[in-house]
Amino acid sequence: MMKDDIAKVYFTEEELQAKVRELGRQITEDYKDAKEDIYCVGILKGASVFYTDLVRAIDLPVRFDFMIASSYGSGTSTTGSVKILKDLDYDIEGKHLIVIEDIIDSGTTMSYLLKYFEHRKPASVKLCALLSKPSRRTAEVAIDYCGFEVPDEFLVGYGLDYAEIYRNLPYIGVLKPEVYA
Ligand SMILES: O=P(O)(O)OC[C@H]1O[C@H](OP(=O)(O)OP(=O)(O)O)[C@H](O)[C@@H]1O
Ligand code: HPA
Ligand SMILES: [Mg+2]
Repeated sequence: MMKDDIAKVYFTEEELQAKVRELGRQITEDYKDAKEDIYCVGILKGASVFYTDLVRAIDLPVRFDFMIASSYGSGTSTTGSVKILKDLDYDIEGKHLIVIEDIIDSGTTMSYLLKYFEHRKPASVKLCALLSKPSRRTAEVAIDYCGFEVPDEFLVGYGLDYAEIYRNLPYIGVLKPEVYA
């Protein structure tokens, strides 16, 4: 079973779902009087699981869009260069963007994407990240809605992968060392 590969559970399914509801409530409150369209932009693939839960906790007429960005290759450390493999479908000029990410680690991916979005002249951009690893930051990123701060450990589950697996775990944990061997 997949659980056999996990050394420690960091956040249970219940803890994650409670946090998602809290973030959804906060976003709903903050945008309830917005005049312009609201676009929820998910950064695939890591944000996929968090995204689909979070949008259902937002009680407003939001639109969906996705980007595919990748900086990690298949391992556990960033390559430092961000590739956009799929761009936004919509013109976001004059729209409110809520960028939804699973984790801000070194900040490489998001600092690049936030600059990219700003060039497209949205009405506003806010970032909602489930996890943040502040001790690893090399590029500064302001997180408007942050679920949890986490220490410098490689996490899997709830969208986060190791070599493309473990994304479908409903909780977040750390792998046993022998899994990397
Ligand atoms: O702050 P950083 O150091 O840039 O790391 C965070 C990014 O790395 C992971 O994505 P990855 O590039 O591995 O692709 P994935 O979302 O498909 O897993 C994660 O989903 C974030 O997007
Ligand atoms: O801790 C992590 N786990 C999985 N993917 C990641 N991408 C950046 N940090 C992480
Ligand atoms: Mg990602």
